[in-house]
Amino acid sequence: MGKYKIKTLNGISESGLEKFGQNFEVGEKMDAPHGIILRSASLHEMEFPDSLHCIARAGAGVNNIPVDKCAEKGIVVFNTPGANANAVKELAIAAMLLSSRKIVEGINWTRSLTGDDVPKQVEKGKAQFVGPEIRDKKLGVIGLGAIGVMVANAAVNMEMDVYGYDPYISVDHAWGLSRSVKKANDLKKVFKHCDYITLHIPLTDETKGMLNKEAFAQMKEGVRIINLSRGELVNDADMIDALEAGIVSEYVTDFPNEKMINVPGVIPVPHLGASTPESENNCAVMAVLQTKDFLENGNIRNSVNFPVCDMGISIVKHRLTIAHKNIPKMLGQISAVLAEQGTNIANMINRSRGDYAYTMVDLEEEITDENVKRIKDIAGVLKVRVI
Ligand SMILES: NC(=O)C1=CN([C@@H]2O[C@H](COP(=O)(O)OP(=O)(O)OC[C@H]3O[C@@H](n4cnc5c(N)ncnc54)[C@H](O)[C@@H]3O)[C@@H](O)[C@H]2O)C=CC1
Ligand SMILES: O=C(O)CCC(=O)C(=O)O
Repeated sequence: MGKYKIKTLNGISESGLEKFGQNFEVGEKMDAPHGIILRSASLHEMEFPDSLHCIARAGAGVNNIPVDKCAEKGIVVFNTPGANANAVKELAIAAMLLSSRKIVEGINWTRSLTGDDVPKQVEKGKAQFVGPEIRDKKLGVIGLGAIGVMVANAAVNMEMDVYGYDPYISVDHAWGLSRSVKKANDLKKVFKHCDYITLHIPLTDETKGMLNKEAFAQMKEGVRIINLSRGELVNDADMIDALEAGIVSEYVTDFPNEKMINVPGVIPVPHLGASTPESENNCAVMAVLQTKDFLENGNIRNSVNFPVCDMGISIVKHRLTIAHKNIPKMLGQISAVLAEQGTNIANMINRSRGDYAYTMVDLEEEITDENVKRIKDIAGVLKVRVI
């Protein structure tokens, strides 16, 4: 029997799960789990048991997880930044080509042909499937994170004229961007000039419905739009109007719904962005290693609601980890409990991120249950673990 229980939702690659090792029990049906690993399943309606310490999204988007509610309960949420970026980049390039060259219509038409003279019919009928090249066309990349940077750079290599928009770009991602990518200071510039627009942003309150009536009204006639990010970034009703009016000529979406699948000009893809063995393995391995290190050593890497905090492998008698609110006097109150017990603190680290903070304390002696309870009872403490 493993010491820690992990509940899996969705298919998680075995090459990742096997890295948990003997200390862990892993399965779809798991009562009182210490960790959850998932892909796109929604956790918004789930009641979280007190046993739960962490949730790992084997992927990038965390809009299927109530991240703030988790933080309030001291549950650390991880994702796997960049682990599936190459898979999405490749699909984004394919999507641009699919939106241009009428490949799907051409294949469907070819499959409908019969008779000995198929080669002749092909040559005669192919004119209906002419579509433009992407070289020298203007591409707007909205969101220059792990995926957006790769798409922008690949498009530069395909000789497109690339505009990037990301008011929150990280220094690392800016370093990775080709110098040929032009900076768009506002969305208006992207909307006005671009022949292709591709979205690589998270779904947040700010980005929901970003492509709406007002945005379409500013776009170049015949623009092709690629959305491999999240369906709700685009207002469907306004997109249908824009397609009917010819403002948008093609819309490739990785998030089809009943309303959109048969609308002329919509190219629906069944959420295949990260569906490659390589990215499924990368995401699973990263999610598992982060979860394992957190449960066994208390270390936090790639969390979306708690700070990075790492004291390496735990080699002391006990390691105490405390998820708490980022408010004054927390460290003083925690150390006071330990001092009263006469416990020597071998090492201690505290990090904060927004409203939340995390403290790790290495102890050379046992800590009594009573003192653990006293720390749990400090106002602002969300979760305490003794490892
Ligand atoms: N179709 C699929 O299977 C997949 C979809 N995704 C989606 O793609 C999104 C992006 O993924 P990554 O590039 O890995 O994430 P990332 O976090 O590396 O990059 C997101 C970028 O968007 C920027 N951003 C945030 N708000 C913005 C705004 N209002 N305007 C412009 N830029 C803004 C951020 O500054 C950041 O640079 C994910 O959140 C997810 O929803 C990700 C992986 C697979
Ligand atoms: O796991 C998947 O197939 C979806 C990946 C995704 O949408 C993401 O990483 O945000």
